Amino acid sequence: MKITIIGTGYVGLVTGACLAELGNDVFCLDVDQRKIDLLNNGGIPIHEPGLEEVVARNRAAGRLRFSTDVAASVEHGEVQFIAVGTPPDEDGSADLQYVLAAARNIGRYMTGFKVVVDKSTVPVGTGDRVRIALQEQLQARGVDAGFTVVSNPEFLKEGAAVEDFMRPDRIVIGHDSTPEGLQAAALMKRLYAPFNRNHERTFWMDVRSAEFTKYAANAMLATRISFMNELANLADNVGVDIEAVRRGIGSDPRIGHSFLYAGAGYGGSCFPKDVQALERTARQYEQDLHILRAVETVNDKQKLVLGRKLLSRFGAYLGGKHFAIWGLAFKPNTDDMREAPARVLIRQLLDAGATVAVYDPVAMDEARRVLALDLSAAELARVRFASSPMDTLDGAEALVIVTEWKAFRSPDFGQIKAALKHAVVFDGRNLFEPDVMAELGFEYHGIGRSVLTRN
Ligand SMILES: NC(=O)c1ccc[n+]([C@@H]2O[C@H](COP(=O)([O-])OP(=O)(O)OC[C@H]3O[C@@H](n4cnc5c(N)ncnc54)[C@H](O)[C@@H]3O)[C@@H](O)[C@H]2O)c1
Ligand SMILES: O=c1ccn([C@@H]2O[C@H](COP(=O)(O)OP(=O)(O)O[C@H]3O[C@H](CO)[C@@H](O)[C@H](O)[C@H]3O)[C@@H](O)[C@H]2O)c(=O)[nH]1
Repeated sequence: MKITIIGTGYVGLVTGACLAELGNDVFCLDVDQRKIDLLNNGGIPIHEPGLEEVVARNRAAGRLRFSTDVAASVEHGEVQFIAVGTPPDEDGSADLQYVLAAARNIGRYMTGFKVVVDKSTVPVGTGDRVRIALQEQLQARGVDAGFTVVSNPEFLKEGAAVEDFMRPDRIVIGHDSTPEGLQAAALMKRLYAPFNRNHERTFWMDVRSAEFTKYAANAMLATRISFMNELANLADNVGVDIEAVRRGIGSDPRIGHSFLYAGAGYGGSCFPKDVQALERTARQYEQDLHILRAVETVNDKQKLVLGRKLLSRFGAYLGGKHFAIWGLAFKPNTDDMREAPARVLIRQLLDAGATVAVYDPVAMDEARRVLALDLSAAELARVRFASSPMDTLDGAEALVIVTEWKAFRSPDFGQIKAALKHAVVFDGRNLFEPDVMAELGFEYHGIGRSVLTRN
């Protein structure tokens, strides 16, 4: 099938590469010339396990192309996926300017029937707005070409994007029941057949319900995390181990084990913005989503918890004190630092007068970029970008872990102890067991695990 993907970011690039892997002829469009040049030179703009190989293989086979040529991209695909960003607007609602620009571009150049698939995360009603934006262009050109708008939200996770796309636990498709809508549904069925031959994982619905399903999923997952984070903070006060509680409740199949990990707060490009956007949608209908408002507030506070623990241990003024930070990306296996809790922690420590040495297995370049935006030159001068986890430790008052990279799970504790000024570990992801850390002679501060120390 001839497919065009508009927007070659996390979702667009993964969708394009994976659909090409199944034999489709894929044209990826982006407005970012540098990104397209990089891809055409064999580079990959993001860190995503397994992606480089899939892209290289399919480029070499001639099934995957990258370009900034809008006219050629519209001409190419009978299916046009819109996978551009939908960042938060100033009021928290989803900014649809890129989605609507993509729709207008299709209307500006199309000559025959197109299935326009919205893969970006967009508020209920966006399908109608895409249809109108596209229709206006066709009318202005006096062209009578058929099209239909389908909603096919994406549920992949960063760091596991290729795996999630190739083995989806669900495929949600929203379409209307016009002849064009039914024709599009048949096409989508064919496109996704390799993922689930009997379509047992495909959920068919109307466009608005599909749009809403995406927000409902992210809102539910974010709610679980904030719920556990709030309980973890109480656990700290009452001397309870939240990890034991997590295992205890997760074994109930009605609750399940996933997304119950207390930590440094959720980050990334999706949960923070999607929770906000859903709240904003509700407000447009004069409805208050009380639970989601609390989810957001709890998360904003949770990002401060690690820093607060440090301040309460070492004092409100940290001038002359140095700290080691492991993990900068918002989660492991990605270099994405959008809404990363590490950014909040670094700001807190610098505001209190400290210096920091930071390390992340893949996000160092991205950290240099975003911290240069977050911090003044004088503040940035108090951040040292280390070359390895151990390189952060010399003379530090404590080690602070913010992201649960696998490489941090079994470190050489003897070396850590020898390099640190004090044997103190703040573990924002509960990687270690408090009693083991105590036996090793560390003062250990987890999230919701009470303080255990033999020092
Ligand atoms: N990142 C994720 O894990 C994830 C997962 C599921 C859904 N989503 C949703 O998918 C959408 C895309 O997210 P992302 O993380 O891939 O974004 P991204 O910022 O990584 O990529 C978006 C790309 O679109 C390009 N673009 C913008 N306007 C364009 C236009 N008119 N024509 C062509 N290209 C254009 C940008 O240059 C950029 O490369 C968002 O709505 C997001 O909420 C993201
Ligand atoms: O038990 C948990 C699970 C996750 N997190 C944090 O939650 C954030 C989001 O993690 P994750 O969901 O794994 O990553 P994303 O790539 O943001 O993926 C989410 O957002 C995507 C974009 O909408 C959706 O497609 C995915 O289904 C959804 O999981 C990260 O900061 C994690 O550290 C926790 O704190 N505790």
